[in-house]
Amino acid sequence: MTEIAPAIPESAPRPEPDSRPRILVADDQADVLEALRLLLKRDGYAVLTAQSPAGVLAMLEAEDVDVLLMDLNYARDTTSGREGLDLLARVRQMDAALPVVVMTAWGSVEGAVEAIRGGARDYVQKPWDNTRLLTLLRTQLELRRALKRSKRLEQENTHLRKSGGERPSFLAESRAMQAVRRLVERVAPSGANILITGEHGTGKEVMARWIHAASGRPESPFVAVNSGGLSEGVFESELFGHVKGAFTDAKTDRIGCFELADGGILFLDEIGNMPLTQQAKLLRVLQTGELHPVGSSKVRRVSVRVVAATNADLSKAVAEGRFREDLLYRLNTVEVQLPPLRDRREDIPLLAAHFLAEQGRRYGRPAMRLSQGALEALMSYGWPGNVRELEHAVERALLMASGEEVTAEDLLLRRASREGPSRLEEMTLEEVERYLIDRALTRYEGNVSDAAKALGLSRSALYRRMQYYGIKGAR
Ligand SMILES: Nc1ncnc2c1ncn2[C@@H]1O[C@H](COP(=O)(O)OP(=O)(O)OP(=O)(O)O)[C@@H](O)[C@H]1O
Repeated sequence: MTEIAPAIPESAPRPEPDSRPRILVADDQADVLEALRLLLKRDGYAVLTAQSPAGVLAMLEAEDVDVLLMDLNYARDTTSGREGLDLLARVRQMDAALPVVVMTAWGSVEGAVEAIRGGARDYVQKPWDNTRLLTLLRTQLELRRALKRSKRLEQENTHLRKSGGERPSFLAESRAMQAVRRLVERVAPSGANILITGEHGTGKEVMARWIHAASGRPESPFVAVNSGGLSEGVFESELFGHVKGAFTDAKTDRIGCFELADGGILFLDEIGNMPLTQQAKLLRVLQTGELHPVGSSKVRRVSVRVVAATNADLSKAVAEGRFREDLLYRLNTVEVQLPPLRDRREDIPLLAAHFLAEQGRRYGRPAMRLSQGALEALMSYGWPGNVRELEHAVERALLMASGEEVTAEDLLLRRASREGPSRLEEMTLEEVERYLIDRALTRYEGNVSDAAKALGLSRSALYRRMQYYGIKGAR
């Protein structure tokens, strides 16, 4: 049994965004700002500055900030700290999770106490002690990172659960797959964007996960999203995230798939079904590496490798004005074509044995084997649903088989074959429905909108049924 072994990593040169922690320092005195700027820059911070409360708010609107160090007094010769406390309240309204450290005039402990009550995390008195200031800022940053990390993990977990999570093995022995295998071994470590094409169920997602494993950064994120199945309303929030309050249901901040995949691979499945308006938004992010979460004007920078998949002919879609040519060129730096299963029949015994062993373990029947007749039936069948159909056929056969041997009859292949309509009366209602959906998707090259129209269904109703039958896509 041949399993493609992940290639030796070369390098993955992609521009890394500035990863220094970003601190905003606010004080109305230019010399104080300058002294802090030098100190903090030397300690590894990217330093932003503001000289007034309005300047602080504008900066927070526009920039991503990890920690705010702010003075409490902004009008010369006052030490009440009133403007500072008001500013603190505004900042908390904008971003309650932002750590704020306040600077107070020497001896004004009441101001510091009030600021802590108002939500500041810590305080320093002027003139400050450099070591103490740097230590307490570092503590705040670490806390902030830990909180962010746990939130991110929470969302990653939900995402991985949604998209399968585990990395399946990629079995390939046939001659047709040898060329694919050589190409993928060469390009996986390069960091180049890859477009995987192939009919439904040929293994595009497994291939994408395999590329990730062979990329040289297997511990980096792999985030899968059905990019062709997102409605206009959720597209931006799913890919770019949103901030609390951006729309009625946005109860908390949400990190988008691009940010979740930062430093790793974003797998955009069903890319051929993406509407033109969404293609334009996606292209902009791929060109600039910058995005805005919905409801925020702050720019976030990401470094993401995109692996996209489609069963449609994208050149044809470009010619017909349904797909942007500039986006296609961004995505298909390398194109990997997965042949349909009928063109690589040598892989069938290998795949069938693998699925039988896997399902056997799952159903507590580990000793199951295929009869010679079953193998012949598998080899002569057309496999319009490709490897996924083979997987389902083996699972069903295992459940049908009475002994330890799966027979040709257990496979029920003729009933679900391409000559379907003449055998309609032998099929169950569900088999007919599945068959018609497969046919429509094949006929319209995976275009869900067209297939739905032909079947007399809404797009979302078709997605629901695809999900039910394990025809990949629906979310
Ligand atoms: N070479 C392979 N080795 C092992 N399992 C495979 C292989 N190819 C496909 N599979 C299995 O077949 C099923 C379908 O594969 P996958 O979801 O990757 O196909 P796809 O081309 O992405 O489908 P779709 O076009 O519907 O999105 C999965 O359960 C996968 O694990």
